[in-house]
Amino acid sequence: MAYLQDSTYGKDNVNFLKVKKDKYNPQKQEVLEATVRVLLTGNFDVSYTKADNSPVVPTDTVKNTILVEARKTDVWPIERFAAHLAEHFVNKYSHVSGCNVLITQHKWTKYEVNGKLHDHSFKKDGEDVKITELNYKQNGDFSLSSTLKDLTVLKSTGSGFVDFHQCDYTTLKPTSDRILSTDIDCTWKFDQKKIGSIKNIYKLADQGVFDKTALNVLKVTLDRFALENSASVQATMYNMCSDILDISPYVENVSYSLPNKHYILFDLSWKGLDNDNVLFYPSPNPNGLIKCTVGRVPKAKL
Ligand SMILES: O=c1[nH]c(=O)c2[nH]c(=O)[nH]c2[nH]1
Repeated sequence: MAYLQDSTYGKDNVNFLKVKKDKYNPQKQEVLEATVRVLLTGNFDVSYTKADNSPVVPTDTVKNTILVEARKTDVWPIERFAAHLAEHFVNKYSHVSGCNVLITQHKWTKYEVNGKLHDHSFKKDGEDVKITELNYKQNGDFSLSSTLKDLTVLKSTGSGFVDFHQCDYTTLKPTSDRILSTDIDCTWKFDQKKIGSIKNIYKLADQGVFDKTALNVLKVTLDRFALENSASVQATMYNMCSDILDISPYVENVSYSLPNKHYILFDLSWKGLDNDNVLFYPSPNPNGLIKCTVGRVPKAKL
């Protein structure tokens, strides 16, 4: 006999763009373009097992809610809007016991005209996105993490890979000067104990904690990538995590997942030419994939 082990449902890919007008100069604006997913858990078993739709809040209603609430409430930063949506669904429907909210913020950056940032014109200056994911339960438990994703970086020197394990399957030559390139995918998990209740997410949003943490992650990632003479993707990503933890008190742990996008030195010796580390060919497949999560060493009890 079969039984329902697990289930969740909701709406994915709900897109909106919200404009924020300056109180004193409505021509001066900010925009937030987002893609939202909301998944509900709760007392919905009969909809799967008995074809009984009576408890089902239609996914169309979920979509409407996301858009209506985006109009009615502050959506900056996305961690605040995630908390608002999660509370809404869990508080409004007594049979909803949990809500998972995933919001992706797309990049729009103001640009300069006549030496000054224009009030309401933006350019897409990269494919990188900021993502937040909140899991909220009726009993008040939550987990909150945010992500910087799809920021592609490359350095043309200042990276090597030597002294690695050798065996009869090894062909890779050690190098102290190579191209290093990756698509940054970094997730920082907030410490629920430090945040306290979900209500404090609004307070921390007002204090700028979420924006500041995202800026810390971006700055550390770009600075470390540029400034460190990288011994390996592993060593550099660990140092990035450690720097982020040092300056981000509300963060419990940091994870990176980084493809090593290989650029192979082209052997020109057969043509009687030296290469001098200037001519590489991109070799997108296969790629290395290196992941780690770095947390804080627990403080010793006295
Ligand atoms: O930084 C690196 N880490 C590896 O684990 C690895 N493996 C490899 O072939 N090249 C690299 N580079």
